[in-house]
Amino acid sequence: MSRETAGTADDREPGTDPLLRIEDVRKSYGSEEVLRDVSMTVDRGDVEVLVGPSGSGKSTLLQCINRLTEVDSGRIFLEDLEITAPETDPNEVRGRIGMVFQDINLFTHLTARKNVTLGLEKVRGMDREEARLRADEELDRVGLADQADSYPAQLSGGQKQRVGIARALAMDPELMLFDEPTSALDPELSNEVLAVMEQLVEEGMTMVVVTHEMRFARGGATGITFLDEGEIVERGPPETLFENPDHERTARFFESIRHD
Ligand SMILES: Nc1ncnc2c1ncn2[C@@H]1O[C@H](COP(=O)(O)OP(=O)(O)OP(=O)(O)O)[C@@H](O)[C@H]1O
Repeated sequence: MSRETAGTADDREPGTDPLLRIEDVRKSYGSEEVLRDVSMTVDRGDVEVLVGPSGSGKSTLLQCINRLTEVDSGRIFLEDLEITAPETDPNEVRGRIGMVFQDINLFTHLTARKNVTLGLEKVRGMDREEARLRADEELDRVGLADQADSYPAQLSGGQKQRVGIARALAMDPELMLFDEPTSALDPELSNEVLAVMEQLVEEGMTMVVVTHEMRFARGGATGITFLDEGEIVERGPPETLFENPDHERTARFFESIRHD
């Protein structure tokens, strides 16, 4: 997929249609500084891929965006909602931002459809029938219309992850966060999850994605951010970061993963 099909970002000046703004975020666990002054803006329709060595702070940054972790300082905004403000309800944040994790945390005693309707009924207060219709639409969107009545144990890892994506999409999020959604899957099953993510890119979904799948990053991303030791070392279009990075650290990182 070319960047042209990845949304309208190329036609706009960067920063003209910001959806997510991260300002000077710092986070430590004990004496370990995990995020050091991280600032970035993601425009509507953009697909930002976060890469970096293990422990560089990628997951922590996603967790701060979704208020699963509190920042020590700095601010994060989704449009005009200050995510990091103490008075902001984390449930409002999670209602507007969908998240897909590496661990596929479906309820094992519920069917695929029920896993999707649960949030719609409990959080959105939808009635059963409306939630069911909505869930079936989203399961269809991820190619699982025929598995709505299956239980997680009857599904492959890739199918379970797609139910997780359908569950997040059902809440009609403005932003989707993906934290290594394919790293627990075999290559074949990864591909079916990546295909769904690529379809979301084409639909214009704004996404922040932590992934080791450089094929997705090259094809789907509008921007790549390279984090190392909690700092943004470099950020730019995929072709620049992959082929002609400004920083030696970035070049070394991409070189190292080429030999994985
Ligand atoms: N809840 C926590 N308590 C203590 N330390 C944590 C916690 N979460 C993360 N860390 C530490 O913060 C650092 C950054 O972790 P993080 O998971 O954000 O990195 P990452 O770039 O996503 O790594 P990976 O690619 O291995 O998932 C690591 O040293 C990790 O051990």
